[in-house]
Amino acid sequence: MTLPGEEGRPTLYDWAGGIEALGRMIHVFYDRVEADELLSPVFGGAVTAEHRDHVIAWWSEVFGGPTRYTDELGGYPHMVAKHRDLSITAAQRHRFAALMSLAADDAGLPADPEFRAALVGYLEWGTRLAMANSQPGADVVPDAPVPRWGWGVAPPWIAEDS
Ligand code: HEM
Repeated sequence: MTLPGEEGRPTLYDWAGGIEALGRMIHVFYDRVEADELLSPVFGGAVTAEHRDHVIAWWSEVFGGPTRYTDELGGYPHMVAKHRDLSITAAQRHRFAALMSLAADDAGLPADPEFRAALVGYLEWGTRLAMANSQPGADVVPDAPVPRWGWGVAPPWIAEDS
């Protein structure tokens, strides 16, 4: 599926380097989480291989890659249920977003401003939703499609005569 307005552009998934590159980012990220005093307790001190695998599938699908999270891993309702009642604090959310941005550097993801703006845009949106949905008594949307993220207003530059 091509997102409206994104015709002729590569997906963020392909631009990132596919599942290998996103997998590197997620593993580096959770290694950092396990060593982080604010985040480690939220994950019970360790992030399992299964959790890492599922989150790699999530990011791949959001960025326009294979739809395994929807097809095999419970889709959006499963993801939302995992965040309920975690009571994520503003400091934890901010640390989560900061560590993912660092992990993108560590994992050698493309460093062009356009790709990183798209990645951080999704990260900011997703972490704020996760924090809101994690509060006790939150009015959560229980079912929705897995989101699809695109380049938005800053796609890669392609000269008109090329
Ligand atoms: C862009 C933001 C985020 C994304 C894309 C995301 C993605 C996910 C996904 C896909 C799962 C379910 C994995 C599965 O299917 O087993 C999950 C679970 C979880 N997430 Fe997030 N998450 C985000 C933000 C956060 C934040 C900000 C925190 C806490 C600071 C957090 C903590 C957790 C925890 C503790 C679990 C459950 C682990 C378990 O018990 O299995 N997430 N997340």
